[in-house]
Amino acid sequence: MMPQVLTIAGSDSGGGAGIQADIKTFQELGVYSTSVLTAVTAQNTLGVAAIYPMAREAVRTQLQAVGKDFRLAALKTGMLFNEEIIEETAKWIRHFNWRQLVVDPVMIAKGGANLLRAEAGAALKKELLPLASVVTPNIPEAEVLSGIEIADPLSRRLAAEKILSFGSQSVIIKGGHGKDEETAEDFFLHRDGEELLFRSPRIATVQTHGTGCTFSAALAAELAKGQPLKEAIYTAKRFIQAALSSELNIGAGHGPTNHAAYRKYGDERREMYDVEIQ
Ligand SMILES: Nc1ncnc2c1ncn2[C@@H]1O[C@H](COP(=O)(O)OP(=O)(O)O)[C@@H](O)[C@H]1O
Ligand SMILES: Cc1ncc(COP(=O)(O)O)c(N)n1
Repeated sequence: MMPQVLTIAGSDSGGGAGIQADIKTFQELGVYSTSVLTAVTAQNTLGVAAIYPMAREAVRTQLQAVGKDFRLAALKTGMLFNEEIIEETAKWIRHFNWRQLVVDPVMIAKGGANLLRAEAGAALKKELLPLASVVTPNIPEAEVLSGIEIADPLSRRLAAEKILSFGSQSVIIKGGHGKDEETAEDFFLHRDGEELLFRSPRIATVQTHGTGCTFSAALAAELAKGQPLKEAIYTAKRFIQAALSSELNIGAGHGPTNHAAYRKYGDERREMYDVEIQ
């Protein structure tokens, strides 16, 4: 049977991030996608025009509907927006005993819009991170969660340790916002002390809308297929590398990545998408 996965996230009318990125990624990687909508955004590649959060009850009944019928092998969260949506999400993840949770702590869209209310950060740490197999902040999100400014590998490690103290099994601080012009480097730290770097050549493109959503969805898909965490991260990094490498040139701003590229070109461009693990 096809592994079943769930994304709990916001809708991006522009189709490059959020629920839409997640479902495309799940489909490409061969898992069955269910989805719980937390908010509707009016958004395109230029920015977010409006946000309409779902009522608590709407989130609850979607989670119940999924939980009563599907057997989830993994799940991810994206944009959760406010405290009540976070509380409801955590409650039903515990209720259904869902495992292999990837938490992408989405906070700010590329254009600057707030996708998580500032006061909801505490609920994210308290309610959701203790349930997570892995949490995947980008550098600004890792700084907010940890309260540590990330300037070099040492401060990045300290920030990762601080984030682990909130209870997740592991953390990946993604390097898309890093200063290195040559490489995009993702730092992984597990509670058991294992630490790894996943490094790939940095692609010079502005078409980066939804990279984080796509990465965390690929990670959840691979976990659902039974891949160990390290292999799942490796594939997710290759998936986003492929998606960034073959530009779609859609929209006038930060365009979407190409979710079809990994499946289409994965084998013939194996070297191009290769990711170094250190
Ligand atoms: N220009 C780029 N070239 C190669 N990889 C990138 C680039 N930008 C982001 N990535 C990768 O995409 C994933 C998402 O990273 P990041 O952009 O930091 O997250 P977010 O979209 O949440 O801000 C990471 O695996 C990161 O290394
Ligand atoms: C609905 C929604 N969710 C998440 C993001 C973040 O996107 P990114 O992956 O580029 O950080 C977004 N722009 N819109």
